[in-house]
Amino acid sequence: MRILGIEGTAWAASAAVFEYDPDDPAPLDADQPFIETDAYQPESGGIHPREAAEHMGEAIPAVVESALDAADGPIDAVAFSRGPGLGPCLRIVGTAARALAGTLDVPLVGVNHMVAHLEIGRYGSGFDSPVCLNASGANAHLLGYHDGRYRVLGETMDTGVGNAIDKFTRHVGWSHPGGPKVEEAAKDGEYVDLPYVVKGMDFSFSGLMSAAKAEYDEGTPVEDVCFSLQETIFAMLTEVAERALSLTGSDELVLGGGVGQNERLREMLSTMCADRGAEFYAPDPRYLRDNAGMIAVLGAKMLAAGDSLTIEESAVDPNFRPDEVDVTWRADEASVAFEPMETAERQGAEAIVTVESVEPRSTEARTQSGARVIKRRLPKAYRHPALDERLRRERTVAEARLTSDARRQGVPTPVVRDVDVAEATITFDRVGDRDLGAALTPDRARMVGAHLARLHRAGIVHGDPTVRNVRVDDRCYLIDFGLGYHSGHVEDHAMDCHVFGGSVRGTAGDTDAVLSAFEAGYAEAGDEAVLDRLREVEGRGRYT
Ligand SMILES: C[C@@H](O)[C@H](NC(=O)OP(=O)(O)OC[C@H]1O[C@@H](n2cnc3c(N)ncnc32)[C@H](O)[C@@H]1O)C(=O)O
Ligand SMILES: Nc1ncnc2c1ncn2[C@@H]1O[C@H](COP(=O)(O)OP(=O)(O)OP(=O)(O)O)[C@@H](O)[C@H]1O
Ligand SMILES: [Fe+2]
Repeated sequence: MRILGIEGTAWAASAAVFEYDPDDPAPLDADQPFIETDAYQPESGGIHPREAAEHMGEAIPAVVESALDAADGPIDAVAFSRGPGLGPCLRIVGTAARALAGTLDVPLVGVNHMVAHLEIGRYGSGFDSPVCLNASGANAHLLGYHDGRYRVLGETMDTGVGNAIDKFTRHVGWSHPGGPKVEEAAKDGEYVDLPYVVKGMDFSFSGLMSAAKAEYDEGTPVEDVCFSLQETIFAMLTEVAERALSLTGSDELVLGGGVGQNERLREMLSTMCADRGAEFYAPDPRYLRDNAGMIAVLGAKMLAAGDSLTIEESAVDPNFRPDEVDVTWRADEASVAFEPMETAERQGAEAIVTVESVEPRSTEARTQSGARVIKRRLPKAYRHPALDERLRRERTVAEARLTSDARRQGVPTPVVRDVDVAEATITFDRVGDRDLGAALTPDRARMVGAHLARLHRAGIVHGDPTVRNVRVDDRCYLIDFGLGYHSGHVEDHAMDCHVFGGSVRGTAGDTDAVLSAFEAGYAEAGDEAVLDRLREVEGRGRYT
């Protein structure tokens, strides 16, 4: 089959033709798919939606014509980006796609742009069920296929990653887009500390960007700010990608989105994957930045699965989220998630955890399960040494302190036997016989809800309460408090609940029963306002 793809969500007026044989998928190369793009370049400032839409109106007919000229025969379907993106741009492109499908008398296929960013990487890599990091202008997500959908394992809590960088370059007076200019300037920069914010697998850029602007205003050389911005932002993205690999047990990562063209980001991801024995694939830059090739490739898979739209169904959606897409072109059983195994040595996202048995004769050291675990936060080669030192030290201190604080509040946690801050090493009693991820039931989820509520009432935030950070036997023990802190804010408490929910949706079955039990457990012991805020956090339109 031969698919025409059209893209025009923001800056790229682009058309492509892709020849697809489901039984013999062709590799991506320089001329397959054929892509023609006409980029919108704002005269000043960032992207103006109305100007960008005018650009689409002018440029789309010409790029479509080039694509049709390059096609080797008749077109079987027209695929277009239905969203997310700028409303005025989407409407112009939607109208063009409908008209063209009508004229050619072929089906119309509506593609989610963010799912296209990840599927092009999956197609190019040949990986079956990877974790996907989408690092684009208006978005930043971690996605994994589970239970028939691409689940959002983590995402930005405020702006997209490219937009955050572009706002900084606007502040210093550089033209759009800022990403490549920051990359260039960073080559001569030195490191200064900037705020680093990850919450489970979610992350936030707003505090970091304000601090970067303030550094610049106070006279820190712009190269140093650019260097440190890259080191900080990309370390955050690499860390959450590693957390997603650890949570799901996957050993495949693909990159998507325009910021993925950045060499330093690719280097960090590739180092992280190599160090944990995972495979990493980043598509060629022509498939990372917005392009119609990725729309045509996913459009072809959708068409092969019989997934097309009537004109009435084909309205565009500026807030189209990737987890709203009904994934028709993949088997329902496929999943990014693997059942965790009990081994003597565990590689988490941050640390190596080894189980040690304790001499039964030493009564003082004897514990219920007769074993200890040693958790070592080894240096991460992907991140700047100064940042690495700081994170390992801060988290070791926080983890030791909060694990004990939580137990004093009556929440089951392992006893801390020894802490070596210089070596970023903690020795705990071994607790539980499995991870919650291997034994998740509504009853256990209810216990976790009650434990979190109790923590929150005492002003403690866990920071990363996933199904891998709870150990179970007949009790549920919370572990891994390294991202924890003290706070009485409803928002921080709601984020903890959100992190738990995301880890369940991304890896478990029977999620509705599990999550309502979790909330019931929380409601019994905690503040209802937190669950109301959770609703708000989950419904929030994040992308500005
Ligand atoms: C919804 C859609 O319109 C939107 N598209 C989009 O953001 O364009 P994309 O091509 O994926 O990414 C553009 C961003 O990518 C950044 N960028 C480009 N080259 C870069 C580089 N070398 N380093 C860092 N950022 C870079 C730009 O600064 C800009 O913010 C999206 O995918 O979120
Ligand atoms: N006290 C403990 N008792 C028993 N098992 C433990 C204990 N601490 C850690 N583990 C095991 O080791 C795994 C990794 O530990 P932990 O989550 O603390 O490391 P991490 O590197 O911070 O992991 P991640 O960030 O991926 O959650 C846990 O999922 C659990 O299976
Ligand atoms: Fe994009």
